[in-house]
Amino acid sequence: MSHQSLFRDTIFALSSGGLPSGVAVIRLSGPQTVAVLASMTAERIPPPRKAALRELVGDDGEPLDRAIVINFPGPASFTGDDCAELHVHGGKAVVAAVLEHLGRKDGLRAAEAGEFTRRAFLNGKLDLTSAEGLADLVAAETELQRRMALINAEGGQRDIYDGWRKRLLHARAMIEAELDFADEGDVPGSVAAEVWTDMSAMQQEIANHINGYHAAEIIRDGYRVVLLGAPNAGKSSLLNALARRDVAIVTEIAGTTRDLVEVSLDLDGLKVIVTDTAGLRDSSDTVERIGIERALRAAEEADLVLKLKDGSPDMPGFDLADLESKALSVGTKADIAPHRTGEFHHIVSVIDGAGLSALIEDIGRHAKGAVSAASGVLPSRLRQLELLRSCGHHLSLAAEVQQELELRAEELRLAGDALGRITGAIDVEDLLGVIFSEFCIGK
Ligand SMILES: Nc1nc2c(c(=O)[nH]1)N(C=O)[C@@H](CNc1ccc(C(=O)N[C@@H](CCC(=O)O)C(=O)O)cc1)CN2
Ligand SMILES: Nc1nc2c(ncn2[C@@H]2O[C@H](COP(=O)(O)OP(=O)(O)OP(=O)(O)O)[C@@H](O)[C@H]2O)c(=O)[nH]1
Repeated sequence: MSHQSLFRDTIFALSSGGLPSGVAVIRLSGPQTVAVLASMTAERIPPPRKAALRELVGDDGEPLDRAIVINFPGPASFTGDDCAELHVHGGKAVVAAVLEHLGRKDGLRAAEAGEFTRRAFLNGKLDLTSAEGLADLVAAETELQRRMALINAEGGQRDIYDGWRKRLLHARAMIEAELDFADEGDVPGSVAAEVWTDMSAMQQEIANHINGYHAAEIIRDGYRVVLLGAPNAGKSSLLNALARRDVAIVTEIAGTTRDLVEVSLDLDGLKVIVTDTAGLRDSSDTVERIGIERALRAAEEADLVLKLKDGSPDMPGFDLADLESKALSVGTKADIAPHRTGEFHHIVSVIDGAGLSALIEDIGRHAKGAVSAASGVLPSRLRQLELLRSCGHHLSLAAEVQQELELRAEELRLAGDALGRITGAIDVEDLLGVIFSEFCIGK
């Protein structure tokens, strides 16, 4: 082996998805990889990084499958350790037989969730934000999620945070120099003054970057739309029409929906979550009252509220004034209710489909509007946001402690450490369990 592995165990996992499938990819990483390949391929091991067809055999020489085999000797591999891939026929029994065979070998064990990527991180193959980007890329369901995740997986965030860290290091070096000059009674203050100009520019850049978090949250977790209205206003019917399937129960009985019912839509590449809620009314029923509280809380947290109303009189007793700035009024049951145009933003019927596509378009427009202000690389996780805030906080402290250069330098160091924690350049051992556990097995 041309390099030393940090890890004694050789790990393996099915890295492709559900079975059966046309082809299934089993990945291995660790010091035993080459020995395993030698024992399983009757013929010679394929040359590095070249796919080759090989018969795979068990210990008794019995064939397991005919497979495409790739050998990736470390360090030029995904994890940085010796790796291999077995592309076998994607049958359940085929995969089971190969995994069972691997599991019986000394020094081999099934990989934990995210363990390949964790090893890649610990071997310095990628930074923490790239690893998080990879997790998001594998989880991505919509076009915008895919784009954001790919940028981060390729080091978009890392480049920005490393850039800021370099500027902080430079600033500290300048301050050290100024302190040394001060000892000699000769203070070229103008040199260090440039530092503070740059630091305050950077503070602004970080503040702008932080402002993009909300947009990233919407892209990642979805734009939240909540349907509100009196019982029987037609909320569940509208939800089903938007989802194009029967998700929520629809009856003519007022008070049918008790809990929140969510559907996820893909509007133009953006994930939109629409939530059906319990109808708002004075109720003595405990379950219904809890449902109504949940409805109001969901509306408070929503990005957009659709207030539904059929032809019946106004719902009493609920002050929705606080929601007004993010609400659209929707007149429902247009086929039977004589709504006046001008009274509502939208008038719809789920019976004849009137107004539905205009409503969907408008929801899409609002969702796009919520993310369009943000562009470029965004902070995509709470973990990152908190460390960015900490960085900004120390920068502003550095600006405040006017005369005392040592204190200012110390605040700049703390600001840089916060950035280093985002990329994993420093002190993150305690975070790794949380970060990598959200990965799939085999990643
Ligand atoms: N079959 C297969 N497809 C795959 C992956 C994989 O591991 N196997 N990937 C897994 O995520 C993604 C591709 N990402 C990869 C990233 C790095 C390396 C790798 O071997 N890197 C080495 C050598 C680079 C080179 O020769 O250019 C290195 O970084 O040193 C492989 C795949 C998507 N498709
Ligand atoms: N004619 C007509 N009837 C509708 C329309 N939308 C809903 N309805 C009917 O109105 C009744 C109530 O509809 P739901 O969708 O269950 O109303 P809801 O607001 O979810 O009611 P709760 O769960 O009680 O809060 C049902 O009988 C539906 O068939 C519509 O566009 N046109």
